[in-house]
Amino acid sequence: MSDSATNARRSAIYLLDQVLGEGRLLSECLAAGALDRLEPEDRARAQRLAVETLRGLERADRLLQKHLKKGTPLTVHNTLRVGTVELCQGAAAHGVVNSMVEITSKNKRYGKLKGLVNAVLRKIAADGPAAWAALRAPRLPKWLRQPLAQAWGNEAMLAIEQVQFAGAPLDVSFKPDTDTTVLGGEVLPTGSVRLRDAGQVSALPGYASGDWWVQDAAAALPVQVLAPKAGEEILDLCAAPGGKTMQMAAAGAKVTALDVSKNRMKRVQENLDRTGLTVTVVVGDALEHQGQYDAILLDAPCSATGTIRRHPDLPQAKDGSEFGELIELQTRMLAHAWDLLKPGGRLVFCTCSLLPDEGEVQVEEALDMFPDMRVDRTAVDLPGIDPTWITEEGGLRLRPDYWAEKGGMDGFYMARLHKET
Ligand SMILES: C[S@@+](CC[C@H](N)C(=O)[O-])C[C@H]1O[C@@H](n2cnc3c(N)ncnc32)[C@H](O)[C@@H]1O
Repeated sequence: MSDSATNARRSAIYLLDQVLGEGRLLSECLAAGALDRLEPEDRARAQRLAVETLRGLERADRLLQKHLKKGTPLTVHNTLRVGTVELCQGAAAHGVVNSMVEITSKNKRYGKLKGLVNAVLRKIAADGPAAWAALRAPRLPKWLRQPLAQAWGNEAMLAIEQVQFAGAPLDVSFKPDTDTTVLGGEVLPTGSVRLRDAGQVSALPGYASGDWWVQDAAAALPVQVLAPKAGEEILDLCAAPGGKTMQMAAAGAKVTALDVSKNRMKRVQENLDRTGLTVTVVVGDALEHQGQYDAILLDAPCSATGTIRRHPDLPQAKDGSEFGELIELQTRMLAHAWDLLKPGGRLVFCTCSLLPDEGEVQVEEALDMFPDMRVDRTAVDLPGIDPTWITEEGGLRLRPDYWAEKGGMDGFYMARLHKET
């Protein structure tokens, strides 16, 4: 019988096979139950190994290239990749090598390659760690790097890749009037609390009592920009998993939280139950929703290219082919949301994207389209915001390399739009 570390490694390899072979996101694999058979500790370990391997993929492949012939089966390559990353991060060689050989030997099709796995990983154990440390931070694939470098410049691109390789600390948002010191951590200039090496989130103080929720510091800003007031009728048009819904409900607003995904909406309800907050939950298509609201948050579906430091699977699983459709959907959602906003009301449009087409350009085009729309540039001038992050049209552009020395932040764009009376 395999030990628990081997089970976790086998599952990590399976996740890589799915991401790199089938173009599936880790979140999709996890939602489909890919790790459900594992004990919680092994599940966390498998997920961590897969994420670390995806983050270091370019480095692992550089070390492996001289040992591998073209045509190495993907799952064997992935076995070597996970092993390489573990070895280069200091794991004990015998444990890693034995596990990977055992996993390969049990593979019905490729069991005969166990000798190759053994030989390559022994070489990596000997000289991999020193070589690893000398390699550059992995670059994004060309299809994504090129438009981002064009938008932000090559120097920024390198800084973004550095932060993405370093991975992300854990940020949380606290409910108002709760003790924000219970977790320790660093209070960021915009009010989020940042933890390093947080461990199991659900075991942290204040989690069970619903005093806080996990939310990247950048993702906490759109609601600050919207500035919800107690008693206002606010529509959260793309709500799941609900971080921004909870911020608005905690401010006392009457929130309608809508999302097209029934499954993701279950997570919103779980989050609301834990935090004791109340909103009206609607499962439905934003484009079909009707009503009139004082304020609207449109956190539109997007490429999520701002979240790669937390989701390194994204650039490996995707190829950008769906971006055009997403951009078109954002345009239609913004136009429909504008109809649902009362005259005198305000709407925050935001996306966790680094592509101007999903941010600055959307707002510029909407301003041309709607004569009663104007941007409120003072709304993004918040405590902790560097004035250079405010864009020409009056939105706020956040990039992963901002606060790099603290661990960066998600890439985000947001703008507050006012509807004239
Ligand atoms: C960026 S996420 C929202 C994150 C959320 N606001 C938060 O802070 O936790 C985008 C969401 O849009 C939802 N979505 C996609 N298409 C939609 C549509 N046509 N109508 C409503 N929701 C949609 C997705 O299910 C996804 O949950």
